[in-house]
Amino acid sequence: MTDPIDYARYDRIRPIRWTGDALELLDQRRLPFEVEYLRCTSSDAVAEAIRTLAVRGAPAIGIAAAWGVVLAARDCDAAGASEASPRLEPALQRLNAARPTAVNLAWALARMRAALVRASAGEGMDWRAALEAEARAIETEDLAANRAMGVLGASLIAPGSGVLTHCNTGSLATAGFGTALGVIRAGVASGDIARVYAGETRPWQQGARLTAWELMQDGIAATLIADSAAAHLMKTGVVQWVVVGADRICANGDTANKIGTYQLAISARHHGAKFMVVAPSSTVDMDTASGESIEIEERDPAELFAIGGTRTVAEGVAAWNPVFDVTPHGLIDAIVTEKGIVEHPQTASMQAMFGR
Ligand SMILES: CSC[C@@H](O)[C@@H](O)C(=O)COP(=O)(O)O
Repeated sequence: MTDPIDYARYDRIRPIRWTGDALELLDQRRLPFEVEYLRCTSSDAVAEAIRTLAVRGAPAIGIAAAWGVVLAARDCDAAGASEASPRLEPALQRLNAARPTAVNLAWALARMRAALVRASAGEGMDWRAALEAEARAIETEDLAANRAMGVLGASLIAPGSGVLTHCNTGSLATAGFGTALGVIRAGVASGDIARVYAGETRPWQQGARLTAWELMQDGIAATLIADSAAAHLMKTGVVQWVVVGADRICANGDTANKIGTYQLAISARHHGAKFMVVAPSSTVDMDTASGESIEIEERDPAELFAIGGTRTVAEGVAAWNPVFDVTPHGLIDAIVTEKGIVEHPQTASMQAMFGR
């Protein structure tokens, strides 16, 4: 398969920077009007950045947590890896507890634990260097996965198609290039995608504040819609694919993603549009049988009470703020990972691709 993409174009946005002694995170709470990096020098500062959405998006929080372990290692007084392991565990637990839904967080921490185990087996190995190498590998592999998925996902999209995406799945949410947004970038580069629509993604506005900004940087023409305009848009026939990311994909293909994804899948099916989930295999959780068992994060209802810091809701109003939902596998036409495409996912086809 030829790869027509000039990736350097998309390297301008770097959400995560390791400086050698600190982790710098492009503070997504301040975008699009302020491009400021938050400097974290401890694992607890990284956990707090994840909890407060300074860094967000499933792959990005996994990568940030891995670098958080590197910072914890610097503060850990231990002669070797086996001594360090129990001492680092509380910091790993605090990183893991920062957000519950995206499996990439636990996945990245499991990789860091495994790197420590390998270092303890290797005579005289510098365990801190081993952790740093693992964090770097997690980041590098994510970028490579995104580029592979971009080309794979775009191959499903017929020339002249319109796509609708949700939340932010671009460079900001990953090591670079993006998952669903990577497919859109690849599909625009190949000339197959003719129209791009982005939902604003209430209440945190990842679509309006982040995706629209990323696409502007790329020079990709996109149209922002209110989330509540999606069904009406699909009815007009301009959307052939809804393309979204994922926070956790279960063994049967059920997929947790940003709140509002499920209603897009229902609407796509009703209007004859296809529905594509794009995520690295680090988002696939074959240990969770179905979406019933996914913990859905609920955030402070205050996120619903204000827009841009200005209160818009009367005092005393109650609100419910789940920030993810689960799309049942029956509504998904394709799951795209760097390992390949699973069409019409169900347990058998997921097992064939991901094992177990
Ligand atoms: C490549 S990012 C995929 C998902 O993590 C994304 O769609 C999403 O739901 C992000 O939620 P967020 O709450 O902004 O971290």
